[in-house]
Amino acid sequence: MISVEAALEQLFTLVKPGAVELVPLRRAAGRVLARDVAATRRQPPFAASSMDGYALRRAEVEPDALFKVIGEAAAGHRFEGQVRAGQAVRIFTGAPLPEGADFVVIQEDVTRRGDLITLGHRIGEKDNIRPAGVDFEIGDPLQAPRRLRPSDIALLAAMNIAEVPVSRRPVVALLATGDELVQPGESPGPDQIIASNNYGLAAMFEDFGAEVRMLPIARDNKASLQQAFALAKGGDLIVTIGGASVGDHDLVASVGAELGLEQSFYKVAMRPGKPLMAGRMGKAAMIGLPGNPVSAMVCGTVFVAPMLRVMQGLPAEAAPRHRMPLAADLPENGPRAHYMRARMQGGRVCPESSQDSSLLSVLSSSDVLLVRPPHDPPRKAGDMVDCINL
Ligand SMILES: Nc1nc2c(c(=O)[nH]1)N[C@H]1C(S)=C(S)[C@@H](COP(=O)(O)OP(=O)(O)OC[C@H]3O[C@@H](n4cnc5c(N)ncnc54)[C@H](O)[C@@H]3O)O[C@H]1N2
Ligand code: MOO
Repeated sequence: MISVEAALEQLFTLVKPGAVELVPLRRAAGRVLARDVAATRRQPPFAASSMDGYALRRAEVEPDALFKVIGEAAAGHRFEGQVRAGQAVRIFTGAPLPEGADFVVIQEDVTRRGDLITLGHRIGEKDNIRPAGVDFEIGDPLQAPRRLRPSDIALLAAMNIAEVPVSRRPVVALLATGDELVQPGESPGPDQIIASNNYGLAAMFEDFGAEVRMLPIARDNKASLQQAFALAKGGDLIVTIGGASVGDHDLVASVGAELGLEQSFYKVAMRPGKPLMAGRMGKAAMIGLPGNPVSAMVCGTVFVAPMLRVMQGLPAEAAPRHRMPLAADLPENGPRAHYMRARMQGGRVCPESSQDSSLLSVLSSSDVLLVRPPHDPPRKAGDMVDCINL
Protein backbone atom coordinates (compact mmCIF):
# COMPACT_ATOMS: atom_id res chain seq x y z
CA MET A 1 0.00 0.00 0.00
CA ILE A 2 1.44 3.39 -0.97
CA SER A 3 0.53 6.92 0.07
CA VAL A 4 -1.76 9.17 -1.99
CA GLU A 5 1.21 11.43 -2.75
CA ALA A 6 3.39 8.53 -3.94
CA ALA A 7 0.53 7.19 -6.07
CA LEU A 8 0.04 10.59 -7.69
CA GLU A 9 3.78 10.87 -8.41
CA GLN A 10 3.69 7.50 -10.19
CA LEU A 11 0.56 8.41 -12.11
CA PHE A 12 2.25 11.55 -13.41
CA THR A 13 5.07 9.40 -14.86
CA LEU A 14 2.51 7.44 -16.89
CA VAL A 15 1.21 10.41 -18.86
CA LYS A 16 2.55 13.25 -20.99
CA PRO A 17 1.09 16.23 -22.83
CA GLY A 18 -0.55 15.50 -26.19
CA ALA A 19 0.04 17.21 -29.52
CA VAL A 20 -0.86 20.84 -30.20
CA GLU A 21 -3.78 21.59 -32.52
CA LEU A 22 -5.33 24.80 -33.82
CA VAL A 23 -9.02 25.31 -33.05
CA PRO A 24 -11.35 28.15 -34.01
CA LEU A 25 -11.86 30.66 -31.20
CA ARG A 26 -15.47 29.52 -30.75
CA ARG A 27 -14.22 26.03 -29.85
CA ALA A 28 -11.39 27.13 -27.57
CA ALA A 29 -13.23 27.72 -24.27
CA GLY A 30 -12.19 25.20 -21.64
CA ARG A 31 -9.25 24.01 -23.73
CA VAL A 32 -5.66 24.45 -22.55
CA LEU A 33 -3.61 27.04 -24.39
CA ALA A 34 -0.53 25.14 -25.57
CA ARG A 35 1.73 27.97 -26.77
CA ASP A 36 2.03 31.65 -25.84
CA VAL A 37 0.05 33.77 -28.27
CA ALA A 38 0.75 37.44 -29.00
CA ALA A 39 -1.69 40.25 -29.68
CA THR A 40 -1.74 41.13 -33.36
CA ARG A 41 -3.02 44.65 -32.62
CA ARG A 42 -3.10 47.20 -29.83
CA GLN A 43 -6.25 47.92 -27.87
CA PRO A 44 -7.65 50.45 -28.15
CA PRO A 45 -5.93 51.14 -31.46
CA PHE A 46 -6.44 54.90 -30.93
CA ALA A 47 -7.01 57.19 -27.94
CA ALA A 48 -10.73 56.82 -27.31
CA SER A 49 -13.38 58.55 -25.29
CA SER A 50 -14.63 56.58 -22.29
CA MET A 51 -17.81 58.69 -21.98
CA ASP A 52 -20.52 60.41 -23.99
CA GLY A 53 -19.78 64.14 -24.02
CA TYR A 54 -17.67 66.79 -25.74
CA ALA A 55 -14.01 66.60 -26.76
CA LEU A 56 -12.08 69.83 -26.34
CA ARG A 57 -8.83 71.28 -25.00
CA ARG A 58 -8.07 70.81 -21.30
CA ALA A 59 -6.37 74.19 -21.08
CA GLU A 60 -9.71 75.83 -21.84
CA VAL A 61 -11.73 74.00 -19.21
CA GLU A 62 -13.16 76.41 -16.67
CA PRO A 63 -16.61 77.14 -15.24
CA ASP A 64 -18.96 78.79 -17.76
CA ALA A 65 -16.48 78.45 -20.66
CA LEU A 66 -18.22 78.61 -24.05
CA PHE A 67 -17.40 76.34 -27.05
CA LYS A 68 -18.69 75.93 -30.57
CA VAL A 69 -19.58 72.37 -31.55
CA ILE A 70 -17.95 71.76 -34.94
CA GLY A 71 -18.73 68.11 -35.56
CA GLU A 72 -19.28 64.64 -34.17
CA ALA A 73 -17.16 61.53 -33.38
CA ALA A 74 -18.97 58.23 -32.84
CA ALA A 75 -17.66 54.72 -32.26
CA GLY A 76 -16.56 53.53 -35.69
CA HIS A 77 -16.65 57.06 -37.18
CA ARG A 78 -13.86 59.46 -36.32
CA PHE A 79 -14.08 63.26 -36.70
CA GLU A 80 -11.62 64.07 -39.44
CA GLY A 81 -10.82 67.69 -38.58
CA GLN A 82 -8.83 69.45 -35.89
CA VAL A 83 -10.18 70.84 -32.62
CA ARG A 84 -8.94 74.40 -32.14
CA ALA A 85 -9.34 77.05 -29.45
CA GLY A 86 -12.98 77.61 -28.52
CA GLN A 87 -14.12 74.47 -30.36
CA ALA A 88 -15.59 71.18 -29.20
CA VAL A 89 -16.60 67.93 -30.92
CA ARG A 90 -19.65 65.97 -29.83
CA ILE A 91 -18.18 62.56 -28.89
CA PHE A 92 -19.56 59.17 -27.87
CA THR A 93 -18.09 56.31 -25.84
CA GLY A 94 -15.52 54.33 -27.83
CA ALA A 95 -15.03 57.01 -30.50
CA PRO A 96 -11.50 58.06 -31.51
CA LEU A 97 -10.43 61.29 -29.83
CA PRO A 98 -10.22 64.05 -32.47
CA GLU A 99 -6.86 65.66 -33.12
CA GLY A 100 -6.26 68.71 -31.02
CA ALA A 101 -8.52 67.55 -28.20
CA ASP A 102 -7.09 66.18 -24.96
CA PHE A 103 -10.12 66.22 -22.69
CA VAL A 104 -13.72 64.95 -22.70
CA VAL A 105 -16.36 66.75 -20.65
CA ILE A 106 -19.28 64.41 -19.95
CA GLN A 107 -22.59 65.64 -21.32
CA GLU A 108 -24.10 65.86 -17.83
CA ASP A 109 -21.69 68.74 -17.11
CA VAL A 110 -22.63 70.73 -20.20
CA THR A 111 -25.53 72.93 -21.28
CA ARG A 112 -26.11 72.96 -25.00
CA ARG A 113 -27.98 75.52 -27.08
CA GLY A 114 -27.82 74.91 -30.81
CA ASP A 115 -24.13 74.70 -31.73
CA LEU A 116 -22.94 76.22 -28.49
CA ILE A 117 -22.09 74.52 -25.21
CA THR A 118 -21.39 76.03 -21.83
CA LEU A 119 -19.42 74.11 -19.21
CA GLY A 120 -20.83 73.65 -15.73
CA HIS A 121 -19.06 74.34 -12.43
CA ARG A 122 -18.09 70.86 -11.26
CA ILE A 123 -15.76 69.47 -13.91
CA GLY A 124 -13.14 67.24 -12.33
CA GLU A 125 -9.58 66.40 -13.31
CA LYS A 126 -10.46 63.13 -15.06
CA ASP A 127 -9.97 63.44 -18.83
CA ASN A 128 -12.31 60.51 -19.73
CA ILE A 129 -9.82 59.32 -22.35
CA ARG A 130 -8.51 55.79 -22.80
CA PRO A 131 -4.98 56.07 -24.18
CA ALA A 132 -4.11 53.95 -27.24
CA GLY A 133 -2.81 50.52 -26.14
CA VAL A 134 -3.92 50.94 -22.53
CA ASP A 135 -5.42 47.44 -22.53
CA PHE A 136 -2.67 45.70 -24.54
CA GLU A 137 0.00 46.48 -27.13
CA ILE A 138 0.91 44.58 -30.30
CA GLY A 139 2.96 41.55 -29.19
CA ASP A 140 1.62 41.44 -25.63
CA PRO A 141 1.33 37.74 -24.76
CA LEU A 142 -1.31 35.50 -23.30
CA GLN A 143 0.87 32.92 -21.65
CA ALA A 144 0.57 29.14 -21.93
CA PRO A 145 -0.27 26.82 -20.39
CA ARG A 146 -3.63 27.93 -19.07
CA ARG A 147 -7.16 26.60 -19.28
CA LEU A 148 -9.04 29.17 -21.31
CA ARG A 149 -11.83 30.85 -19.37
CA PRO A 150 -14.54 32.96 -20.96
CA SER A 151 -12.57 36.10 -20.10
CA ASP A 152 -9.53 34.68 -21.93
CA ILE A 153 -11.68 34.00 -24.98
CA ALA A 154 -12.80 37.62 -24.98
CA LEU A 155 -9.16 38.75 -24.72
CA LEU A 156 -8.09 36.46 -27.59
CA ALA A 157 -10.92 37.81 -29.72
CA ALA A 158 -9.84 41.40 -28.99
CA MET A 159 -6.27 40.42 -29.91
CA ASN A 160 -7.68 39.20 -33.25
CA ILE A 161 -6.56 35.62 -32.71
CA ALA A 162 -9.14 33.61 -34.61
CA GLU A 163 -7.39 30.25 -34.30
CA VAL A 164 -5.98 29.15 -31.00
CA PRO A 165 -3.19 26.61 -30.37
CA VAL A 166 -4.46 24.20 -27.74
CA SER A 167 -3.42 20.79 -26.43
CA ARG A 168 -5.26 17.91 -28.03
CA ARG A 169 -8.01 16.55 -25.81
CA PRO A 170 -6.81 13.34 -24.14
CA VAL A 171 -8.99 10.39 -25.14
CA VAL A 172 -10.22 8.44 -22.13
CA ALA A 173 -11.64 4.97 -22.67
CA LEU A 174 -14.04 4.40 -19.79
CA LEU A 175 -14.79 0.82 -18.94
CA ALA A 176 -17.37 -0.17 -16.31
CA THR A 177 -17.38 -3.79 -15.19
CA GLY A 178 -19.95 -5.96 -13.44
CA ASP A 179 -22.72 -8.49 -14.09
CA GLU A 180 -25.01 -6.40 -11.90
CA LEU A 181 -24.93 -3.30 -14.10
CA VAL A 182 -27.34 -2.06 -16.76
CA GLN A 183 -27.33 1.30 -18.50
CA PRO A 184 -29.63 4.13 -17.34
CA GLY A 185 -32.96 3.80 -19.14
CA GLU A 186 -32.76 0.01 -19.35
CA SER A 187 -34.84 -2.36 -17.21
CA PRO A 188 -32.67 -3.97 -14.54
CA GLY A 189 -33.21 -7.59 -13.49
CA PRO A 190 -34.09 -8.28 -9.82
CA ASP A 191 -30.40 -8.44 -8.79
CA GLN A 192 -29.20 -5.61 -10.95
CA ILE A 193 -28.53 -1.90 -10.46
CA ILE A 194 -28.01 1.00 -12.82
CA ALA A 195 -24.46 1.86 -13.82
CA SER A 196 -23.76 5.29 -12.39
CA ASN A 197 -20.02 5.67 -11.88
CA ASN A 198 -19.18 5.74 -15.55
CA TYR A 199 -21.71 8.54 -16.12
CA GLY A 200 -20.43 10.62 -13.23
CA LEU A 201 -16.83 10.06 -14.24
CA ALA A 202 -17.50 10.81 -17.91
CA ALA A 203 -19.03 14.13 -16.87
CA MET A 204 -16.05 14.86 -14.62
CA PHE A 205 -13.43 13.97 -17.24
CA GLU A 206 -15.16 16.02 -19.91
CA ASP A 207 -15.21 18.89 -17.47
CA PHE A 208 -11.43 18.53 -17.24
CA GLY A 209 -11.04 18.64 -21.02
CA ALA A 210 -11.03 14.94 -21.95
CA GLU A 211 -12.82 13.28 -24.83
CA VAL A 212 -14.54 10.27 -23.27
CA ARG A 213 -15.23 7.04 -25.07
CA MET A 214 -17.84 5.24 -23.00
CA LEU A 215 -17.34 1.52 -23.65
CA PRO A 216 -20.05 -1.12 -23.26
CA ILE A 217 -20.25 -2.59 -19.75
CA ALA A 218 -17.91 -5.56 -19.39
CA ARG A 219 -19.35 -8.62 -17.65
CA ASP A 220 -17.51 -10.40 -14.84
CA ASN A 221 -15.81 -12.95 -17.09
CA LYS A 222 -12.49 -13.04 -18.87
CA ALA A 223 -13.83 -13.02 -22.43
CA SER A 224 -16.04 -10.00 -21.85
CA LEU A 225 -13.25 -8.05 -20.17
CA GLN A 226 -10.79 -8.96 -22.93
CA GLN A 227 -13.28 -7.69 -25.49
CA ALA A 228 -13.74 -4.45 -23.59
CA PHE A 229 -9.99 -3.87 -23.31
CA ALA A 230 -9.74 -4.43 -27.07
CA LEU A 231 -12.29 -1.65 -27.58
CA ALA A 232 -10.23 0.61 -25.33
CA LYS A 233 -7.33 0.50 -27.81
CA GLY A 234 -6.37 3.91 -29.17
CA GLY A 235 -7.29 5.69 -25.93
CA ASP A 236 -4.61 7.73 -24.19
CA LEU A 237 -5.90 6.69 -20.79
CA ILE A 238 -7.90 3.57 -19.97
CA VAL A 239 -10.03 3.95 -16.86
CA THR A 240 -11.70 0.83 -15.50
CA ILE A 241 -14.32 0.90 -12.78
CA GLY A 242 -14.87 -1.97 -10.35
CA GLY A 243 -13.45 -5.47 -10.29
CA ALA A 244 -10.40 -4.07 -8.51
CA SER A 245 -10.77 -5.67 -5.11
CA VAL A 246 -10.06 -9.17 -3.83
CA GLY A 247 -13.35 -10.95 -4.67
CA ASP A 248 -13.55 -14.01 -6.93
CA HIS A 249 -15.15 -11.88 -9.63
CA ASP A 250 -12.61 -9.08 -9.50
CA LEU A 251 -10.75 -9.78 -12.73
CA VAL A 252 -9.40 -6.45 -13.91
CA ALA A 253 -5.83 -6.96 -12.67
CA SER A 254 -5.47 -10.53 -13.96
CA VAL A 255 -7.02 -9.91 -17.38
CA GLY A 256 -5.07 -6.65 -17.64
CA ALA A 257 -1.82 -8.48 -16.88
CA GLU A 258 -2.54 -11.05 -19.60
CA LEU A 259 -2.96 -8.17 -22.03
CA GLY A 260 0.38 -6.65 -21.07
CA LEU A 261 -0.50 -4.32 -18.21
CA GLU A 262 2.72 -3.31 -16.46
CA GLN A 263 1.43 -2.48 -13.01
CA SER A 264 2.94 0.55 -11.22
CA PHE A 265 1.08 0.05 -7.96
CA TYR A 266 -1.95 -1.55 -6.39
CA LYS A 267 -3.64 -0.18 -3.24
CA VAL A 268 -3.38 3.29 -1.83
CA ALA A 269 -3.57 4.30 1.85
CA MET A 270 -6.81 6.24 1.54
CA ARG A 271 -10.48 5.91 2.15
CA PRO A 272 -12.50 5.60 0.17
CA GLY A 273 -10.46 4.26 -2.73
CA LYS A 274 -8.01 1.77 -1.27
CA PRO A 275 -8.12 -0.84 -4.09
CA LEU A 276 -6.79 1.52 -6.75
CA MET A 277 -4.40 0.20 -9.38
CA ALA A 278 -2.45 1.78 -12.19
CA GLY A 279 0.13 1.01 -14.83
CA ARG A 280 0.99 1.16 -18.47
CA MET A 281 -0.81 -0.81 -21.15
CA GLY A 282 0.98 -0.51 -24.46
CA LYS A 283 1.01 3.20 -25.34
CA ALA A 284 -1.80 4.02 -22.94
CA ALA A 285 -1.82 4.73 -19.22
CA MET A 286 -4.27 2.60 -17.25
CA ILE A 287 -5.93 3.36 -13.95
CA GLY A 288 -8.31 0.94 -12.27
CA LEU A 289 -10.79 2.67 -9.98
CA PRO A 290 -12.65 0.90 -7.18
CA GLY A 291 -16.28 0.11 -7.95
CA ASN A 292 -17.99 1.71 -4.98
CA PRO A 293 -19.59 4.81 -6.46
CA VAL A 294 -18.17 7.37 -4.04
CA SER A 295 -14.75 5.72 -4.17
CA ALA A 296 -14.74 5.95 -7.95
CA MET A 297 -15.71 9.63 -7.91
CA VAL A 298 -13.21 10.49 -5.15
CA CYS A 299 -10.41 8.71 -7.03
CA GLY A 300 -11.49 10.52 -10.20
CA THR A 301 -11.12 13.84 -8.37
CA VAL A 302 -7.88 13.02 -6.55
CA PHE A 303 -6.05 11.08 -9.29
CA VAL A 304 -7.60 11.18 -12.75
CA ALA A 305 -8.33 14.92 -12.92
CA PRO A 306 -4.67 15.83 -12.15
CA MET A 307 -3.53 13.27 -14.78
CA LEU A 308 -5.82 14.88 -17.35
CA ARG A 309 -4.35 18.26 -16.56
CA VAL A 310 -0.83 16.95 -17.21
CA MET A 311 -2.01 15.35 -20.45
CA GLN A 312 -3.06 18.84 -21.58
CA GLY A 313 0.24 20.46 -20.69
CA LEU A 314 -0.71 21.87 -17.30
CA PRO A 315 1.65 21.45 -14.32
CA ALA A 316 1.72 18.15 -12.42
CA GLU A 317 -0.12 19.20 -9.27
CA ALA A 318 -2.54 17.60 -6.85
CA ALA A 319 -6.19 18.71 -6.84
CA PRO A 320 -6.25 22.27 -5.44
CA ARG A 321 -7.05 22.59 -1.74
CA HIS A 322 -8.17 25.43 0.47
CA ARG A 323 -8.25 25.75 4.25
CA MET A 324 -11.57 25.98 6.06
CA PRO A 325 -12.58 25.97 9.73
CA LEU A 326 -14.26 22.82 11.03
CA ALA A 327 -17.86 22.99 12.23
CA ALA A 328 -17.57 20.01 14.62
CA ASP A 329 -15.01 17.97 16.55
CA LEU A 330 -13.44 14.98 14.78
CA PRO A 331 -11.77 11.94 16.36
CA GLU A 332 -8.22 10.88 15.46
CA ASN A 333 -7.90 9.59 11.90
CA GLY A 334 -6.64 6.06 11.19
CA PRO A 335 -3.67 5.02 9.06
CA ARG A 336 -5.31 5.94 5.72
CA ALA A 337 -5.93 9.45 4.38
CA HIS A 338 -9.64 10.13 4.69
CA TYR A 339 -11.53 12.08 2.03
CA MET A 340 -14.68 12.95 3.94
CA ARG A 341 -17.81 14.19 2.25
CA ALA A 342 -18.74 17.52 3.84
CA ARG A 343 -21.02 20.51 3.47
CA MET A 344 -20.22 24.18 3.87
CA GLN A 345 -22.42 25.82 6.49
CA GLY A 346 -21.95 29.43 7.50
CA GLY A 347 -18.33 29.43 6.33
CA ARG A 348 -17.53 26.22 8.27
CA VAL A 349 -17.02 22.73 6.96
CA CYS A 350 -19.40 20.16 8.35
CA PRO A 351 -18.64 16.44 7.72
CA GLU A 352 -21.65 14.35 6.68
CA SER A 353 -22.76 11.87 9.32
CA SER A 354 -22.59 8.90 6.97
CA GLN A 355 -19.35 8.33 5.09
CA ASP A 356 -20.23 4.98 3.47
CA SER A 357 -18.64 4.78 0.03
CA SER A 358 -21.87 3.68 -1.68
CA LEU A 359 -23.85 6.84 -0.91
CA LEU A 360 -24.17 8.95 -4.04
CA SER A 361 -26.94 11.01 -2.42
CA VAL A 362 -24.48 12.14 0.26
CA LEU A 363 -21.79 12.89 -2.33
CA SER A 364 -24.28 14.88 -4.37
CA SER A 365 -25.31 17.03 -1.40
CA SER A 366 -21.69 17.62 -0.36
CA ASP A 367 -19.75 20.72 -1.30
CA VAL A 368 -16.22 19.60 -0.53
CA LEU A 369 -13.99 16.67 0.31
CA LEU A 370 -12.50 17.33 3.74
CA VAL A 371 -9.01 15.81 3.60
CA ARG A 372 -7.55 14.23 6.69
CA PRO A 373 -3.96 12.97 6.49
CA PRO A 374 -3.09 9.52 7.88
CA HIS A 375 -3.00 9.56 11.72
CA ASP A 376 -4.33 13.11 11.87
CA PRO A 377 -4.79 13.86 15.60
CA PRO A 378 -8.26 14.66 17.02
CA ARG A 379 -9.55 18.01 15.76
CA LYS A 380 -11.72 20.60 17.46
CA ALA A 381 -14.46 22.73 15.97
CA GLY A 382 -12.77 25.85 14.60
CA ASP A 383 -9.52 24.04 13.66
CA MET A 384 -8.48 24.64 10.05
CA VAL A 385 -8.65 21.67 7.69
CA ASP A 386 -7.87 21.06 3.99
CA CYS A 387 -10.77 20.91 1.55
CA ILE A 388 -11.11 20.03 -2.13
CA ASN A 389 -14.06 21.58 -3.95
CA LEU A 390 -16.49 19.13 -5.52
N1 LIG B 1 -12.80 -8.65 1.57
C1 LIG B 1 -12.70 -7.40 1.06
N2 LIG B 1 -13.72 -6.90 0.41
C2 LIG B 1 -13.64 -5.64 -0.09
C3 LIG B 1 -12.49 -4.89 0.13
C4 LIG B 1 -11.40 -5.48 0.81
O1 LIG B 1 -10.35 -4.85 1.00
N3 LIG B 1 -11.57 -6.74 1.25
N4 LIG B 1 -12.47 -3.60 -0.32
C5 LIG B 1 -13.74 -2.95 -0.38
C6 LIG B 1 -13.60 -1.66 -0.97
S1 LIG B 1 -12.84 -0.49 -0.02
C7 LIG B 1 -14.09 -1.36 -2.17
S2 LIG B 1 -13.99 0.25 -2.76
C8 LIG B 1 -14.72 -2.33 -3.02
C9 LIG B 1 -14.11 -2.18 -4.41
O2 LIG B 1 -14.33 -3.29 -5.10
P1 LIG B 1 -14.21 -3.41 -6.65
O3 LIG B 1 -13.40 -2.32 -7.22
O4 LIG B 1 -13.81 -4.78 -6.95
O5 LIG B 1 -15.67 -3.09 -7.12
P2 LIG B 1 -16.86 -4.09 -7.36
O6 LIG B 1 -16.79 -5.18 -6.39
O7 LIG B 1 -16.92 -4.39 -8.78
O8 LIG B 1 -18.03 -3.13 -6.98
C10 LIG B 1 -18.16 -2.57 -5.72
C11 LIG B 1 -19.56 -1.93 -5.59
O9 LIG B 1 -19.68 -0.90 -6.55
C12 LIG B 1 -20.78 -1.14 -7.42
N5 LIG B 1 -20.39 -0.68 -8.77
C13 LIG B 1 -19.35 -1.12 -9.52
N6 LIG B 1 -19.33 -0.49 -10.69
C14 LIG B 1 -20.34 0.36 -10.70
C15 LIG B 1 -20.84 1.31 -11.65
N7 LIG B 1 -20.25 1.52 -12.84
N8 LIG B 1 -21.93 2.02 -11.31
C16 LIG B 1 -22.54 1.85 -10.12
N9 LIG B 1 -22.12 0.98 -9.17
C17 LIG B 1 -21.05 0.25 -9.48
C18 LIG B 1 -20.98 -2.60 -7.38
O10 LIG B 1 -22.27 -2.95 -7.75
C19 LIG B 1 -20.66 -2.90 -5.93
O11 LIG B 1 -21.79 -2.62 -5.13
O12 LIG B 1 -14.55 -3.62 -2.53
C20 LIG B 1 -14.80 -3.76 -1.12
N10 LIG B 1 -14.71 -5.12 -0.77
O1 MOO C 1 -12.09 2.23 -0.87
MO1 MOO C 1 -13.53 1.58 -0.71
O2 MOO C 1 -13.22 2.65 -1.87
O3 MOO C 1 -13.24 2.37 0.88
O4 MOO C 1 -15.15 1.92 -0.51
